Amino acid sequence: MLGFCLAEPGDYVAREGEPVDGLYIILDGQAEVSASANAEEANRPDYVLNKYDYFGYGTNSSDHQVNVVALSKLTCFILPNQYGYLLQPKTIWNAEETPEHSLLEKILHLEPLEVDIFRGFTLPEGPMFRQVFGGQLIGQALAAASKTVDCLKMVHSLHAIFLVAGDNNMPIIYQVHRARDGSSFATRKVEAKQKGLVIFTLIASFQKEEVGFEHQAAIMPDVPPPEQLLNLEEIRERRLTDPRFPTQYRNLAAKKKFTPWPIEMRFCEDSASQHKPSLNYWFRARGKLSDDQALHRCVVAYASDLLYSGVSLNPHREKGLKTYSLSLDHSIWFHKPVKADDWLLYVIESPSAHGGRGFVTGRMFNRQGELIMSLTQEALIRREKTRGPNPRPKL
Ligand SMILES: CCCCC/C=C\C/C=C\C/C=C\C/C=C\CCCC(=O)SCCNC(=O)CCNC(=O)[C@H](O)C(C)(C)COP(=O)(O)OP(=O)(O)OC[C@H]1O[C@@H](n2cnc3c(N)ncnc32)[C@H](O)[C@@H]1OP(=O)(O)O
Repeated sequence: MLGFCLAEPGDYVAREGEPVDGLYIILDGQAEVSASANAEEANRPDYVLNKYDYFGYGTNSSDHQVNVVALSKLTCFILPNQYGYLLQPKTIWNAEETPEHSLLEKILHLEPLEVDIFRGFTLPEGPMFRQVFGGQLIGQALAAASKTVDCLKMVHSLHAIFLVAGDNNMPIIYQVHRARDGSSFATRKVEAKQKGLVIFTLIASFQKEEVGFEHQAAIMPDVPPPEQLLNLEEIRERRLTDPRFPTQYRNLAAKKKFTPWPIEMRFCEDSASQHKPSLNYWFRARGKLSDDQALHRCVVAYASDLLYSGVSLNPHREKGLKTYSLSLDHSIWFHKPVKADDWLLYVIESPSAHGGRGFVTGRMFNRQGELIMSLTQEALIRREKTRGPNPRPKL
């Protein structure tokens, strides 16, 4: 049976250690989540739940991990555990194993561990670099933040800093701090941790839909449509068979393990323009994405770090150059709703490289020429250091 819970100020609505009997949604009033008394939890701040916040069902634990105490007269709607399946719609982050579903939903899937704490993984099927891919940290952290925000509010900006290179072989814990819940805006801070160390932080701001002033000064460059262009895999295939490349290079490239990225990209310029500090390409998610704007924003956030800061290295590319490059920070402004499984044009420019840092700006347009997002990033860009034990090349 569905039910309601009415509580007076000071009443316990949930007690730590008691079984979770359902999902509680606050319809009226305020409640406080109080930190448990045990040592490990003692440093967690208390926080306040407001109208439409919820607790209970949905965490991995069958017992409440915290106390929830009414701060005012409180009315909660209770959805008992047996109706929990109603909360598992064919939507964001349910990682359904259906073949037509995009791998990206699986990559962005997070396990809820506790209130506002989630666990994410680096999947072997996804793109792998020597450290956890920056876009994965941004996408998963944004997914964690989005799960704690009233679903009427959508992310409109995020700012991320990469502190420490993440380990691909270890889960990542995302802890969300509810910085503010206003009536129009909400702010979340997310810390991503491995081995107890903060490796990444994100601040994201969410806003309820609003009607206001409108203009767009940015004009989409005149580029060929994606249907006329080659994707990354086709470019690679061509390079493997192009007789203009040395046989040794082609054999080496063919032996390299190659996993197609979950993002399809089509480049608007040919390799002759690779020295320009700019790049235009179309991209879209591979496979079907659930119809959930929050998911689509996480997917483009993920994709936005794949081929981005490398553009600041373009003017410096030369034969034999080995580079060491890492995203340092990343900001995104979402201007309009985005459809990540439809083509978006990523227009990237690098106005400056200086002091070991490359700066890039990005704009994303939909096929109708609407400016959907603006982005900036700074990355560490260095020549790769020769490692001690590695023999230096003999001339
Ligand atoms: C036609 C058009 C075609 C277009 C192109 C087509 C195809 C392209 C195909 C493929 C492209 C492929 C890949 C691109 C895709 C994706 C890019 C993804 C980007 C990322 O996903 S990026 C991950 C996120 N971002 C982070 O994860 C940063 C976390 N943050 C930190 O990591 C620290 O915050 C740091 C390091 C910034 C400051 O830390 P710090 O203050 O301690 O800095 P420090 O300088 O001391 O370096 C410390 C240690 O870094 C190593 N190190 C430094 N410099 C080095 C060098 N030059 N060579 C070798 N190793 C070096 C050494 O290990 C050194 O340690 P040691 O000195 O002891 O050796």
